[in-house]
Amino acid sequence: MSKPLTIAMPKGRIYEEAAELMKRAGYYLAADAEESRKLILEFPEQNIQIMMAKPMDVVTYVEYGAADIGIAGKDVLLEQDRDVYEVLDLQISPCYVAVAGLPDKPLGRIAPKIATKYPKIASDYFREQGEQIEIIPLNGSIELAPLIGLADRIVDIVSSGRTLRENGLMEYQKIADITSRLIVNPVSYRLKSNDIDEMVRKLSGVVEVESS
Ligand SMILES: Nc1ncnc2c1ncn2[C@@H]1O[C@H](COP(=O)(O)OP(=O)(O)OP(=O)(O)O)[C@@H](O)[C@H]1O
Ligand SMILES: O=P(O)(O)OC[C@H]1O[C@H](OP(=O)(O)OP(=O)(O)O)[C@H](O)[C@@H]1O
Repeated sequence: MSKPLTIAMPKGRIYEEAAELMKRAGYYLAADAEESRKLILEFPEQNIQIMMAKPMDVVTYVEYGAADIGIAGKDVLLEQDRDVYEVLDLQISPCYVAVAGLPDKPLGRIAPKIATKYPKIASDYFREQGEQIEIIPLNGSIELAPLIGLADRIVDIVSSGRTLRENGLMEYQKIADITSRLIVNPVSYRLKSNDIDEMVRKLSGVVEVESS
């Protein structure tokens, strides 16, 4: 038998949807894997091994070839700009990245402060707008920053809009629509092309049906 396909799966909010999509494509990868503390799960009957990774780290596992394939949000791919192939838009976990802040507050000062866990996306966006900014790097609860005067704007994920609403913030600009993507290590794509092509074909079929 050929070597197993290794898949870096994102723990957290994407996992269930990703596992469900895989299941519909014919790959049964334990929808309840998150309940266990095991980080590597083997599915020998399908010749697949999955590793449970932090969503932001999936690209690293795939770039270094520790995993052949991974599932990552487009936000992570835009932020990290790594050497992996993005082969399929899985159209799951939709959300978008936006600029937000306190209502009706123009960006007056020179180099306004932008709080974010996406420094590259934020810098690229404001550079394109011709605005010089200062990045305030944060890891979570980004919406706190404008409320307490730490930042003039945030660049963060919006999904339902509830977090902005409940904190009295408004959206100023949408930067990019986000869904999760299937990514592949370039060397794996050559060495395991049959297995990978088959998975991409099956997943594409499911995605097409879902979106029609
Ligand atoms: N409302 C949302 N907030 C954040 N990410 C979302 C949202 N909806 C979909 N996503 C997708 O989920 C991914 C993040 O998943 P998750 O929140 O589980 O990871 P995380 O940010 O590492 O979690 P943690 O809050 O534990 O640090 C993002 O990369 C994005 O593509
Ligand atoms: O538009 P909504 O549906 O409210 O979702 C958006 C919120 O969800 C995410 O935060 P998360 O729950 O990951 O917590 P965090 O602030 O600790 O990152 C994101 O950073 C926003 O704060």
